[in-house]
Amino acid sequence: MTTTTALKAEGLGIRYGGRARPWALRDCSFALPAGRVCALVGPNGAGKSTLLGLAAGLLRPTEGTVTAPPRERLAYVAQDKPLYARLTVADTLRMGHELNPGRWGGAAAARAVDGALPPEALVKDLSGGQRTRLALALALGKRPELLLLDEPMADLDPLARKELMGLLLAEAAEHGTTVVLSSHILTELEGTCDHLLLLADGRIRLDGPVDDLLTAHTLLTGPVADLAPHTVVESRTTGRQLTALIRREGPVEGPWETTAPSLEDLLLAHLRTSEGARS
Ligand SMILES: Nc1ncnc2c1ncn2[C@@H]1O[C@H](COP(=O)(O)OP(=O)(O)OP(=O)(O)O)[C@@H](O)[C@H]1O
Repeated sequence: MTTTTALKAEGLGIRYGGRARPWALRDCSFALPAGRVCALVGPNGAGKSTLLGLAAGLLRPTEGTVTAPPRERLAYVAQDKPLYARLTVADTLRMGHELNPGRWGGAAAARAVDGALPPEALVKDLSGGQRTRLALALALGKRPELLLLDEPMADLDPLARKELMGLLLAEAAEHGTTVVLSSHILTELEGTCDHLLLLADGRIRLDGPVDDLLTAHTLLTGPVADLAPHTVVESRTTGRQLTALIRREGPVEGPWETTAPSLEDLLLAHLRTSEGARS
């Protein structure tokens, strides 16, 4: 792995429970440059949690390899947020400090919980969203090189989401942390993530810097016609009118009105296409 690659997969695949089972992830190859904030997107069951579990070293691949920083330089916030139920908030952070001597980012961890969680509250008495906040505080306090977050914002209220996302991005920018963040909330990824991995049916459908992917695609409307040599990601026709998202091969020449897609346009079109391919 070069110094500028934070996470790399080569021909990565896994089937849970042996040969008779279907592939949960297959033929997955990518190299995520260090310092990126990467959105991991895909329909339910696409393989996002599986990929994060493999990257965190919690799952063993059936084929291929995944290269990530060692466990002490990586933090993983899983969907179920495992924490010690009988510890208080303050004890949990103290434990984080003790487990990460010389590296603990106490200020960031404190910022995630201060004013929101009483230090003496027991973990078992916290709500789902409060537990998420504490798990994020622990992950930020660890000052990891690679931060893997599995739908971290799903059970947070909108204000907490905004606040913690802001804190996360500020910390990542300050320390050059690479973040991989799975999410179904597409609007939230716009302006947050600079890299994209889209999975469908256990395979990578899109991979690259968000700006490059957006630049490579065009939304067009106009008369129905053959769009070759461009690749049509998704198209709809209403009467004689065509609306399509294309991946361009050279300039778009024709009577169409073209606009740049938003990240949400791009993701929705690719998600609908992979959904269609499945049914
Ligand atoms: N522990 C497991 N045992 C067997 N199969 C599993 C296990 N975990 C996941 N799978 C299967 O692997 C595939 C990928 O699941 P995964 O949880 O990685 O998807 P996901 O993209 O994270 O989905 P979601 O958006 O619903 O969280 C699915 O077909 C799922 O049924």
